[in-house]
Amino acid sequence: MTDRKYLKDFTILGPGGVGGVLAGLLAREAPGDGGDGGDDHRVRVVASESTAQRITTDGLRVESEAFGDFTVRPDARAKLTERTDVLFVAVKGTTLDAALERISADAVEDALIVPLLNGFEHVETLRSRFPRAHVVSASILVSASRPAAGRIQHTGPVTSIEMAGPAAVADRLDTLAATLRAAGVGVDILDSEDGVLWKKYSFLLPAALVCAHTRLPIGEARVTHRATMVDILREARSVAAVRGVAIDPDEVLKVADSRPAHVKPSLLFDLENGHPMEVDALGGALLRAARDAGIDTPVTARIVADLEAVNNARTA
Ligand SMILES: NC(=O)C1=CN([C@@H]2O[C@H](COP(=O)(O)OP(=O)(O)OC[C@H]3O[C@@H](n4cnc5c(N)ncnc54)[C@H](OP(=O)(O)O)[C@@H]3O)[C@@H](O)[C@H]2O)C=CC1
Ligand SMILES: CC(C)(CO)C(=O)C(=O)O
Repeated sequence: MTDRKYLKDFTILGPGGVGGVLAGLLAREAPGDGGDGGDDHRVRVVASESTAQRITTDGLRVESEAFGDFTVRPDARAKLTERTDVLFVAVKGTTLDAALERISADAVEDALIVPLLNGFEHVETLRSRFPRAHVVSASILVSASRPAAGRIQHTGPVTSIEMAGPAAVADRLDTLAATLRAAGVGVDILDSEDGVLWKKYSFLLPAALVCAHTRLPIGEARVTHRATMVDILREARSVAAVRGVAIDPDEVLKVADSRPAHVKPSLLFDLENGHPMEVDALGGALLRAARDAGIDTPVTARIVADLEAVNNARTA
């Protein structure tokens, strides 16, 4: 088996808001803007045919308040068939299954897979699909969007990742963290995989559902619809408890209160821009886990139904 302790080859599936910032920062540190490897690391993106073509022709442009504006030229392609050391998965939950068709199981044999999606069900999806890879749990705090293929806007000062994985890949996670930090990304490695996922999810679920439902940014939603956010948070806490994850609502509300007032969760951003919303990966996932545990989640269920109706009306 290849020694992947020294990680050299990075692939980002989905160079959109999140994946584009990450690919841009990593490629900026690589020789030839990510294209040629050498003694250092190599960065490639896997995207739809048209996006891969666009990035090949024009490069990947990142416009960032924190890192400045820059263009990199990572290898861009529509399929991954050669082996990689790390695969970041940065597509939306709505397109995960289709996007994974682009990744050959042999290419990620013994690789680290780091999914950056919001939600939690995708970790199991990836583990069943790629049993010979090491899928870790991760979450990213960033605010980014993709106004056009290959053009990424990054707002605000923060880009940080929390990760946790099995002991067998602890060294590799440390090596990955060092590479990411060198590229400008904050990294914390935590002890618990569920802890990483639910720390982000317990904040994001109430914030995203309430902001999208009311069409308000977080600053207004957390004041005018605080009771609904707290109801959803309590429902999420009950489900998390069954999985052995403790959520402290006061701590989560502190996180929600600390986010800049203008922040719009990507669910609201997608609603406003006519894109499919990740309602199922966020709210639907809680309803499924609650049903399995025999827990009532009426407030989440009502808001998920309303938002799914919007999603369905768009695709009808
Ligand atoms: N945006 C944010 O600030 C944050 C988002 N997140 C989470 O990160 C995840 C990604 O979100 P975000 O970056 O906003 O999403 P975007 O829509 O900006 O980017 C998704 C990318 O996936 C690509 N894609 C879609 N379908 C396929 C496919 N079939 N094959 C290959 N590539 C595909 C898109 O390609 P194309 O360019 O061709 O359309 C796009 O580049 C979500 O789960 C989100 O909740 C987490 C924290 C913050
Ligand atoms: C709220 C935000 C922007 C924080 O990173 C986020 O994670 C999302 O909307 O997906």
